Amino acid sequence: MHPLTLYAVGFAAFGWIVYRFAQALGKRNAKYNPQGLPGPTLIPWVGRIHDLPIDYMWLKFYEWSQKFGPIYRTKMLGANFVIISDEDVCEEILTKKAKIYSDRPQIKSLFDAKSTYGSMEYLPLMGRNKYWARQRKFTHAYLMESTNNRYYGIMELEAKRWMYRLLNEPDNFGFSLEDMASKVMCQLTWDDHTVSEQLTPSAWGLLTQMSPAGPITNVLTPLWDWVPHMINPWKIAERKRHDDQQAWWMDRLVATRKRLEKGKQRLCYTRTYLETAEKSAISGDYEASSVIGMMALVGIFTVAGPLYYFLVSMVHHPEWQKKCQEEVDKVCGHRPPTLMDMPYLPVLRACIKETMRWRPNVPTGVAHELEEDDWHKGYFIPKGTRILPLDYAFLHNPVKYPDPWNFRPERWLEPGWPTYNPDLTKFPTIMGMTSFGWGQRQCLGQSITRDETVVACGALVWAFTMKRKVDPTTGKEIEVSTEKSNSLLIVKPDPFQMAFEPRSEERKQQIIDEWKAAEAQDAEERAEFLRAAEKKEVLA
Ligand code: HEM
Repeated sequence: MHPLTLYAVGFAAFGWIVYRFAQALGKRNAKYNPQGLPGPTLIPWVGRIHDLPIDYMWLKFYEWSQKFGPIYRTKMLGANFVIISDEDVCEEILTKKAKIYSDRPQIKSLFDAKSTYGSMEYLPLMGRNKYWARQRKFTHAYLMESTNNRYYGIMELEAKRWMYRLLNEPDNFGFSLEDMASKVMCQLTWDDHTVSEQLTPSAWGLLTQMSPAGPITNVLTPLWDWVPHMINPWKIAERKRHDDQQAWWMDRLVATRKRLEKGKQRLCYTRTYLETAEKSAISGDYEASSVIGMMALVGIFTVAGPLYYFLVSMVHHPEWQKKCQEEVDKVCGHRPPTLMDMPYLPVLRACIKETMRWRPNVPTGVAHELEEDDWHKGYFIPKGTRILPLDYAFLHNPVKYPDPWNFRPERWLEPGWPTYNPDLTKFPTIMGMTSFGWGQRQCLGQSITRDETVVACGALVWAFTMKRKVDPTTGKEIEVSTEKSNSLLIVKPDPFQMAFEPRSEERKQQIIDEWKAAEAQDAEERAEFLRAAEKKEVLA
């Protein structure tokens, strides 16, 4: 036989074997596949990964939703996915049946992300187990306590620091923006803003590790399982990242305890925990350092996303920027806004909410996992299916949001729009947005996000006119992209350039004065606390 014919026969035989194997696998798995739901054509077991891009994955999911409707199924390397792009369907499934739809899928490239084996580390990624239940309660109580106390003035302080930094180093705005969000969390958790530059990379490390666009092992999962641990580069790298992060969280707890023992620790989450540990359901220092560390971490890139996109929307919509400035000037005059001003700033709130609608920063939503077989309107959804609430689709629904692709803050302010609510002292509010997720797993950081974005964006429009930068060589304005971003689970725009122009010489001086006064007051309060502690020490 001619060698070419031999090759062809061999190739055909191999193809046939692969086909029969896949067919058998498909049949064996039939019971474990969603039934009746529409969706793209699937290759057995492999499913549909060949045309699902890692970058901007939500766009492909959205494209499929236009073809297959508000609820469809797909599969990726053996894992079943159901993608929901309609709020009502999501409500029916993830909220009304939250009891069985609130687990999380295991993230491949993190050890025990679900805490199945009791590692107790990452609350948002935990399965619906006892660690999740007690840590959710703990986190909710701590965040609520600070919301009720207006974050002890931390947000206003950090916003003033940020304005001062923008004045002095405008080109470094990306760093100072993230650092502001980081400092707020560091102050709340450890009363120590100086550790923000360690916290932010730590948050970035975890965010990258957990995202499909992170390590390749999150997509090509067999690489994680099949390469022996000793020589598995992904496991070795993750072990180091994990251990460093844990050690750092524990260092923070130990340092806080040392200060507390000397009576020199001001109020913060860690101090509250240490003082009430016996009454707490948290099992001990390891779990406490993790739940508190995680709280600090989760508050950085989540809030940074809307802040970045607020800059983008203000550059692209100077008319709305002007309206915000007029409103803030009228309400606050020569000082930046505080949380007390919130009811009187509907235009600012509308621009923030519209920013979050227009450029959602968790566009794919966070997956839930189904805990037992279920039927939804005649469709069978098997246990273990991952449900993706596609926020990008909810927020671009043309019925709820006419002209969905454009930035239209008036939809929150003017009668005639489906989203208008006349009580403008309360509405618009970002509370309850689909971006914060669903049912039992809904985000615990809604109030802190609402408050931080109002204080920070309010300070921005009070202090600066935000505009495109002019290229000194060409004399032309440098474009700010509205599209380019990374593709992590929590997205942010790709680095860009823009200008922050103080609104007047007088305002420039006010930015400086506001920060200097706030800094001096903070230093004095800290010194006074230490003096009082030392006095007590001498007396004791
Ligand atoms: C724009 C800002 C934010 C967005 C868009 C956002 C979005 C989300 C989403 C989509 C989830 C998952 C919901 C689900 O599974 O259905 C979530 C969970 C969570 N968020 Fe946020 N978040 C934001 C800010 C924050 C902040 C500032 C904090 C705390 C400081 C926070 C703390 C949490 C926690 C602890 C969970 C886990 C809840 C659980 O698994 O039970 N979030 N968030």
